[in-house]
Amino acid sequence: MSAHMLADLDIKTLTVTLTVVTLAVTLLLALAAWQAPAERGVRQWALGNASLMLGLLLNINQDRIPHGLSIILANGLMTLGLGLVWLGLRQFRGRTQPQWAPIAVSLITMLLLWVFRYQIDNLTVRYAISSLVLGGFCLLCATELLVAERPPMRTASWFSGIIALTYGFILVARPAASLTGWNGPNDLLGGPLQLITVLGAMAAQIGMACGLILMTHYRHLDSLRRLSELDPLTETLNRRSLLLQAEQLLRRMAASNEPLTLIMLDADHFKHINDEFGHQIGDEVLCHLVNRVRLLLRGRDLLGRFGGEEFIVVLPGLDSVDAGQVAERIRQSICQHDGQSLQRPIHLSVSLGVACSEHHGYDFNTLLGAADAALYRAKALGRNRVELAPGPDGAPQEQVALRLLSHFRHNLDV
Ligand SMILES: Nc1nc2c(ncn2[C@@H]2O[C@H](COP(=O)(O)OP(=O)(O)OP(=O)(O)O)[C@@H](O)[C@H]2O)c(=O)[nH]1
Repeated sequence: MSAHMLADLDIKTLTVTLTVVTLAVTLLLALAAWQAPAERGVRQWALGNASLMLGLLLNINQDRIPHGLSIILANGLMTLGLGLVWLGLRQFRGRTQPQWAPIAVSLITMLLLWVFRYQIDNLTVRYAISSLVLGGFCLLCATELLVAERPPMRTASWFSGIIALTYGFILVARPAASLTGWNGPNDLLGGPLQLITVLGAMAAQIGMACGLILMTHYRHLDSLRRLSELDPLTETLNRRSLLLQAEQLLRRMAASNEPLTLIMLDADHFKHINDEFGHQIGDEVLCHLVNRVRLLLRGRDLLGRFGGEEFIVVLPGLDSVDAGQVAERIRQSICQHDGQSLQRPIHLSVSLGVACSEHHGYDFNTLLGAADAALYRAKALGRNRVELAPGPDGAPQEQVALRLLSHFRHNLDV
């Protein structure tokens, strides 16, 4: 946009357009809040924009209504509006919300504006106060948005964050720019600075609202993904997504000719735990078990709930010897930490069956069958032990060693 075109734009019309844009954004956010009442933060965003819009409406009527309303109350409402947007962002992230902060800042702003209108009438100071307070809230919003996130949430959050940062910077720099004479001979409420502020506010309103709506959209997508992929109690993969992800992994490992091991893990005498302590404690024990297993896994390993108290671990890149050691570590870790994170200590042990691609190939069901047979043997041999599924040529050396080791540990632990 050339300087001539900028000069042709009329501030009043632009401010009315900005008010209409803010009304549209308010309705959009109110609709989003109404449709997803459980979504954190969206209600504050809608309320914040409503407050901003009221402030703008009062502000554009400076020659028709008293300054107490068109300057003081108007700026108070705009400050409260941006403060509510900031609170909404904090709520969206599940952070504490100092509810009093926007109200307090808004009241202090109104008090200062009252002093510099009715006690000492000074437009420059009023201009600086409102610019710094509104700019400050924009920058606070930017700090809530420009945070580490996983894509695609990061795209939406950073998009809004960059807009909030840019507009916050424009507002904060506004008083300094006007003092250095950058605004030309115009008074503070005219000239290119004011045009940039109003045009910037319009772009910021539209951009921020799109970003915020995208953020709620990605949050919904993520909850849907979690609902469809994870077991609701333990938050491990459910059976369907475990199968899908394991098959992908198996294909990759087969293509690169790397080993992969599947471990089937089952809690011992879990029925006793339920019978003795109740189903709710039984649930806690299952979560405790999963937490202990998770501590021993790497980022690309898979952990899924196969059913009831039975879990599956998939370890890409590990052969039977290494995976046998991981299984043994899992067994020890669960056996040695009798529910320290539980309300009362409950002795828990697990049995594990291990099947590796080097003996059973890269078919998920074949590996599963072999691990299941090994688990069955571990149960039959006294529980709280690791059993390695033998290869086609019978029991390999390492299985004998593992069995002896597991026997030894079993005698010590149980
Ligand atoms: N609390 C709780 N219990 C569950 C859940 N899913 C399955 N169970 C219980 O787990 C128990 C499994 O019992 P069994 O199959 O007899 O196995 P076990 O008692 O662990 O005996 P072994 O496996 O032979 O050592 C049953 O009592 C199920 O009700 C769950 O999500 N929460």
